[in-house]
Amino acid sequence: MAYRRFVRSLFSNIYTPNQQCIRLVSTRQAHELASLRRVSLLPEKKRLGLLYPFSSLEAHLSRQVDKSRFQLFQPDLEALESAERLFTPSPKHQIVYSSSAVRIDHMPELTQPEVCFIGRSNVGKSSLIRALFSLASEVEVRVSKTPGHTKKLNFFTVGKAFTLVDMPGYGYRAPEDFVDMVEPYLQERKNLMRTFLLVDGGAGLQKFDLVAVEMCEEFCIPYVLVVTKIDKTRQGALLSLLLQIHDFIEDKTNTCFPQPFLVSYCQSVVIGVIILLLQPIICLTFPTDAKVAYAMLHFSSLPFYALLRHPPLQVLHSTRNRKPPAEFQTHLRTI
Ligand SMILES: Nc1nc2c(ncn2[C@@H]2O[C@H](COP(=O)(O)OP(=O)(O)OP(=O)(O)O)[C@@H](O)[C@H]2O)c(=O)[nH]1
Ligand SMILES: [Mg+2]
Repeated sequence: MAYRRFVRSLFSNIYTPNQQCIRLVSTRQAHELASLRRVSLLPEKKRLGLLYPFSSLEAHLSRQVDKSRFQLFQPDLEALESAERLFTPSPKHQIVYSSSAVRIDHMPELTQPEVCFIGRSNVGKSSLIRALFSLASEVEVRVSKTPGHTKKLNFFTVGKAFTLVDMPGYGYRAPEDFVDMVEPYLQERKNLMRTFLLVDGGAGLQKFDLVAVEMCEEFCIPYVLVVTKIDKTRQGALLSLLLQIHDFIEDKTNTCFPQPFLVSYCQSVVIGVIILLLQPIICLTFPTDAKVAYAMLHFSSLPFYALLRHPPLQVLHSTRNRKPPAEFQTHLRTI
């Protein structure tokens, strides 16, 4: 494909081995509001602000905008807590770093579903995974303010439920072999159930992101756009970015989930939103329509303005064109 050559030209020679040493900022510090229990103790206004930050965006919406396009989802604390349990380690549910790989034939052969995080270097992939592991403080996920820090695919197992994969970033200081590493993974990894494509809230969709979108589309991967660093982005700018992304998803994509997600590593909402987002991976692997409908409802119960035009099941058909291997279904029934 012509665009593949374009990708190679974008990614080649971006990183050279002689570059200066990357300073690690790897000290493990869980945010004080990482756990929902702590959040639930806050005064109501603060608690709601943390759990449902997107409701405040409404104030920035022009009167001319048709609000019927938006839906505000407010999952209750119970739903968020059940999601949080997935990321709470215990002797029977261990959350650990498992391995790293640079080539597809070095990657661990895992049967559990996999979720990966891709995006430009420095967009906040590792930070997001670190935030997800806030309650598993022994898991070290390295982040750095220097772009291009993550050089390999890093696999983290979350009990028997699924594996999270932190990817190297594309764009500035991307590893030289980025395409050879990431493209076969996205194309061939059979247990890859969902891909999160992170976009910097301050920068918006960049040309590299469009290439990544194109790759996901070509490989028919169900993916979700996640806007990061929202704490650094003015609310008005964020809202216009959301509207732009909403239109982009609708006009230019087929396998992208129609609602972008907003996250910041320093808000507990990361935990609520993303964990809840991961839960349907388990539900969705059940084959029956009823389960599928339930999963989509669950999927939709998220604390943000879902820029959603399609009814859930229609969304499902357009995004779920990948069936999990049969062995997952047996395994997942027991979770
Ligand atoms: N303010 C703010 N900074 C963030 C957020 N997420 C990440 N950062 C910062 O952005 C920088 C890059 O974060 P990483 O998580 O290492 O980014 P990455 O996408 O893994 O980068 P590569 O490994 O180079 O591809 C770090 O300095 C983080 O502290 C966020 O939500 N808000
Ligand atoms: Mg990283």
